[in-house]
Amino acid sequence: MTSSLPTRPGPDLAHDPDLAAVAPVIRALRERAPLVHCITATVSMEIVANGLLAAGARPMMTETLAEAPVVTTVADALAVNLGTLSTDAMEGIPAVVEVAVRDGRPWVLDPTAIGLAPVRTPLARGLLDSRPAVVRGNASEVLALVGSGAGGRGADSLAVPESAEAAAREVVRKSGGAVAVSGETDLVLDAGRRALVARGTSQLTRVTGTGCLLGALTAACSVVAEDGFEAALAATVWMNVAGELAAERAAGPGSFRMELLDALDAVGAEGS
Ligand SMILES: Nc1ncnc2c1ncn2[C@@H]1O[C@H](COP(=O)(O)OP(=O)(O)O)[C@@H](O)[C@H]1O
Ligand SMILES: Cc1ncsc1CCOP(=O)(O)O
Repeated sequence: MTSSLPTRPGPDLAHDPDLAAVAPVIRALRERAPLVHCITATVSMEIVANGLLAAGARPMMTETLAEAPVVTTVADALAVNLGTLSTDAMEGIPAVVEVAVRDGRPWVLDPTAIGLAPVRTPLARGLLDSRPAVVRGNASEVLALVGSGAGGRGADSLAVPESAEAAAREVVRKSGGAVAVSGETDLVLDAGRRALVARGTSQLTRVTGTGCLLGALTAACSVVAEDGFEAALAATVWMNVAGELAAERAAGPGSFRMELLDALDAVGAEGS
């Protein structure tokens, strides 16, 4: 993909220790530009698509039951977000996931706003059997996934990642993959590893869809990372460092949203 716009300088991959640890994944993603099929909330489609493009991946969205499984056959990874859950998506998601599993493509589950919602909650729990490479959610969502608590306040968490570690471990046991619990300090773990990422900015919670974008970026990273844990850690660090840079440059939530896209591009960009 070519761009005539200059990249504004951002943090160097070598000089920030958190970025340095995930630099190979960031570089490999930009080299590969993976195509990510995203089934995501209508409210977040735009930021997810533009965020993936800014990072160096390529997005593809579908909503239609009859088309979604076909699109998955040509994608490098699948991101499933239950955010606004259309009737088509409700029926189509299991079929789309089945195609990803059949074709050996990594897929990421983002169980947005599960808890009380009567369709998405059992759907998300059932999808753990299809072995997502990563489950990414906020703490309330991860707790609800294993039946602890009634979820958050809409799409927002009422809990902190630290309180969801036991639940995350249970999800790891059920899914066989990694789990990334987002919040002020993100928790990423799988059966053998655990990382805390105390980066980012609360401004990320003032713009809708940043969690959805993190899930989609995790799916993109999972194409080039060794495994789900590496992918989740790389995406989490990338997103949070970009958030910090955007917060330095923004005047409020509107410009933060715009700066976040520039910052996803700027993090570790060639020559920065
Ligand atoms: N208080 C905070 N301080 C720093 N970063 C945060 C904070 N809250 C959320 N984030 C970051 O914002 C992004 C979205 O996370 P979150 O808001 O928890 O997701 P969701 O939108 O699914 O609830 C993540 O990268 C997370 O690390
Ligand atoms: C507002 C809203 N309602 C249903 S999904 C959604 C977006 C949630 O996005 P995020 O949790 O990533 O901010």
